[in-house]
Amino acid sequence: MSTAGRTYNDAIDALNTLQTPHDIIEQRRKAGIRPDASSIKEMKVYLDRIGYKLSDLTRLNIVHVAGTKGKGSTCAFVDAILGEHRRMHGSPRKTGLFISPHLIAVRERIRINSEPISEELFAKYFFDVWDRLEKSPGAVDEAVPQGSKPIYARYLTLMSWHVFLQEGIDVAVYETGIGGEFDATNIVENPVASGITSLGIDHVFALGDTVDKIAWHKAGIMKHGSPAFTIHQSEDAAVVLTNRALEKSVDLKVLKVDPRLQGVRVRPDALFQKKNATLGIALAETVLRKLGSSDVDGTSLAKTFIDGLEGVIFRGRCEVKEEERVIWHVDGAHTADSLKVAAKWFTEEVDGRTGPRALIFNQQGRTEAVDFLESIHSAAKREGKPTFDLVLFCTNVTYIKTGYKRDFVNHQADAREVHDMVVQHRFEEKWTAMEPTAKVRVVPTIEEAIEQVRAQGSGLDQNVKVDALVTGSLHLVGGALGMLEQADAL
Ligand SMILES: Nc1ncnc2c1ncn2[C@@H]1O[C@H](COP(=O)(O)OP(=O)(O)OP(=O)(O)O)[C@@H](O)[C@H]1O
Ligand SMILES: [Mg+2]
Ligand SMILES: [Mg+2]
Repeated sequence: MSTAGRTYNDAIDALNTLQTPHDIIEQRRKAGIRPDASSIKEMKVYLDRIGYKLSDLTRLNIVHVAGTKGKGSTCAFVDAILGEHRRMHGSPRKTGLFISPHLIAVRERIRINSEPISEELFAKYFFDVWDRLEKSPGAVDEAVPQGSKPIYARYLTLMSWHVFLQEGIDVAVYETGIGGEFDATNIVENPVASGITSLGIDHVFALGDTVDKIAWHKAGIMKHGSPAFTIHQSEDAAVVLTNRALEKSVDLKVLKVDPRLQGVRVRPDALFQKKNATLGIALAETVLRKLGSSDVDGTSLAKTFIDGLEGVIFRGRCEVKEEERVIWHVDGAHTADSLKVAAKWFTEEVDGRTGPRALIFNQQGRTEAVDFLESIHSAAKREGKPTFDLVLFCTNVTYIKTGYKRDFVNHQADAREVHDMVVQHRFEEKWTAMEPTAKVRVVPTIEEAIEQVRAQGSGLDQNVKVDALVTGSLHLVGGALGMLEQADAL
């Protein structure tokens, strides 16, 4: 890999070489190779090779969040509260946020004071890490060959520590990638607090096919000596969390929806978001108490908290964008539970409106995704009318002419399947089986799907607009938002 150029685009090209190719993923799957403790060992070796000790991470005052759904949202709440506190009281001076996935640009995953780091800063730190790994003599370690690099998500995790330590971050909020126990973020030994969001079924191959197996992984982020928080979970998940907390002698608090949220305008106004906000409050309180803030008295919510919770902007989640002929409802839900939530949100938003409805859906990687359509269908169903007047299944390929935007190149998907739109035809079949008269189309790119919805709107009366729901994948949602806004990063 030539890294002669040192621009942001060069960094993204180099980063994309660290994606595990589709055929290797398949081989590993067939061989039953699942994440295990070796990833943690490997990350510790890499941290050492780029010049840091594990204890350096303690300086970052890390808030660590795992869960099946609501991780990013919970992290965003914590980050927003800390941001308000900084504006009002000057502390923490600088906050870091590490989240995944990205919507438009990879650099959205590493944020300072809530903003994605700049292309310049990303490129600089990306190649610092690259060079350090190449040049490090490294200890002779067969599992981690000299000069090697961690895979994509792990590389970004490693790089985030370098960024945050170099930039003098006071508090860093970390979202786990997959699971918890063996996730790259989990080398952190002394988080200020850990939070576990709603547990459900996802990443079945890596984590297991039942909620209790999944809970075991997520519980792996709880650390002895650090407080941990979660919200009300299903019985089987709760048992595992409680037992793991006991094993680790962790004081795990199970929170009811915070009564202080009464009157606080959390968006969307839905139970799941109040649970995320509840967790966000508890995590922010723990950090701010450690920093000696006077805004944490436990009785009422300080203005910094309310402003943070109300002002948080979390792109690609329950977003409404209105243009001349179309009202876009955009949500990156991609599990059965969260799609139910998203479809219900859409239905409530458009309640009483008479314009045509359109759905743009894709979910490339999850084999169970065909069944997700049932969640959407049952939540959005209408009496005497089609659920959606136009149903479009597209791939996550961004543009008609130029294909993927660089930040979306995906070697992990089966290129043949994408080309032949195999899953999209499966979705078409499923939707048609549920609703034989529906107008369903399969289109190769996000751009074409957007064009078709706009075309649907162009013939309408002045005061009528198409209500479109775009959902099923954050890649799809990111691509769509990027196109609707012509933005570089969100
Ligand atoms: N607590 C929750 N329970 C169920 N669904 C939720 C919850 N929080 C958020 N969602 C839904 O899931 C979508 C994604 O939320 P978010 O990005 O916060 O989750 P995440 O855990 O970071 O997901 P990912 O695994 O993609 O990183 C939201 O748009 C919303 O529809
Ligand atoms: Mg996930
Ligand atoms: Mg996320």
